[in-house]
Amino acid sequence: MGNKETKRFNVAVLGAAGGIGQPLSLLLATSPYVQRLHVYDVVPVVNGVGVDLSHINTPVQCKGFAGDLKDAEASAKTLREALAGSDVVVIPAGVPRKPGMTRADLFNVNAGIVAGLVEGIADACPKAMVCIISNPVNATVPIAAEVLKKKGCYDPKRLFGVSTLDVVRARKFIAEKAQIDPEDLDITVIGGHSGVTILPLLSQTSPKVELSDEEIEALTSRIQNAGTEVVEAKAGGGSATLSMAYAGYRFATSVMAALSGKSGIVECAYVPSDLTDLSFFASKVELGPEGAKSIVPFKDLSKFETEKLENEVKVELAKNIKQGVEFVANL
Ligand SMILES: NC(=O)C1=CN([C@@H]2O[C@H](COP(=O)(O)OP(=O)(O)OC[C@H]3O[C@@H](n4cnc5c(N)ncnc54)[C@H](O)[C@@H]3O)[C@@H](O)[C@H]2O)C=CC1
Ligand SMILES: O=C([O-])CC(=O)C(=O)O
Repeated sequence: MGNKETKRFNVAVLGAAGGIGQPLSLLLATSPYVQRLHVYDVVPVVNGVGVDLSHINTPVQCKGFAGDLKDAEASAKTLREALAGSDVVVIPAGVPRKPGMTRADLFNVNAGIVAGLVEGIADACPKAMVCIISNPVNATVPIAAEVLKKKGCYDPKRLFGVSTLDVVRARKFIAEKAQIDPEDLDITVIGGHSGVTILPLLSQTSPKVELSDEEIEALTSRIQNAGTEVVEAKAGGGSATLSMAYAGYRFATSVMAALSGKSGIVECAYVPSDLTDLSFFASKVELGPEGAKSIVPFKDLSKFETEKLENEVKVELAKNIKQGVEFVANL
C-alpha cells in the first residue's frame, strides 16, 4: 500500500469520532500521502479512535486528542496540540440533520463550532489547507474566512468548502443512467452545497450524455436532494457519513497530491471566488502547491442552467454568505 516515493503530509481531522470523522480517518490512515494523522474531538472516545487507527500496518503515525467541552481553556490547548505542524486540516465537526430539517437549521450550533476550531487553526497552523465539511457549508466557509481575517492569517487560496459529495453523486447517478463507469465521467457542479444552490452542469458532461429535458430536471433534482434522501433513509440516525468520508478522502487526497507537486489536479470546491458577484462560489478549482492555483471559469450554460443560476443559486447563496459573515462580525 505504501509508496516510498510519495511525499507525505501532516493531517488533522477535527470531529474525528463522528459518523464522517471515523471512516474518513480510517481512509487517511491508509493514505500514501499522509505522514501523521491527528484525530481531535470533544468526546473522550477519540483517544481510542487514535489508538485503534495506530494499529493499522501503514507508516502513518496516528494519535487521538480529546477536548473537554466543560473546560474551554484546556480544550483550546489540546486543539492547538492536535493541530501543531498540520499541513492539511479536515473539519467534519458538528451536528448532522434529522428528517424535516434543512442544512440551514444546523447553523445555530455549527457556526460556533467551526469558528472555534478555525481560531485554533489560526493559532497553531495558520498555513494549513483548511477543508470544511461541517454544514451549512455555504455559511461555515464564510465564517472560517472571517475568523482567519480577524486573526490576520487569511489566505483565500487555502480555504475550501468540501462539495465533492455533490460531484460523487452526480457521477454515480448519471453514469448509472448512461451505463458507464462513474470514474470515466467528468461533471462540474457549481454554486454551493445545499438544495437549490447545488447546480450540476448536465449539459456539459464528458463524455456527453444525451438527456431529455425531463431527465435533466429529474437528475438535477435528485442530485440537489440526495443529502435529504440519505437523511430520510437513516430515519433520525444522521446524514450521509460513508459516502461523505469517501468524498472527503478524495478531496484531501487531491489537495495533498497537488501539495506534493503533481500538476493538473482539478476538483470542484466551494471557495472564495470572483467567478460571479458572490464572494464564495463552488466551481472547478485547479489545485497546486499553494492551494487553489486557479478557479476554472464555467461557460456555455444551457438555458435551464442559466435560469437556475440566476434565479435560485445566487439568490440563496447570497443569503447564506451574509449570514456567515454577520455571525463573525457579531462575535
Ligand atoms: N459537506 C458535505 O457534503 C457534508 C457535510 N456533512 C456535515 O458534516 C457534519 C458532521 O456530520 P456527522 O459526522 O454525520 O455528525 P456526527 O454527529 O456523527 O459527528 C460529529 C462529531 O463532531 C464532534 N464535535 C462536536 N463539536 C465539536 C467541537 N467543538 N470540536 C471537535 N469536534 C466536535 C462530535 O463530538 C461528533 O463526534 C454535519 O454538520 C453534517 O451536516 C454531512 C454530510 C455531507
Ligand atoms: O444532507 C445533509 O445534511 C448532509 C449533506 O450535506 C449531504 O449529504 O450532502
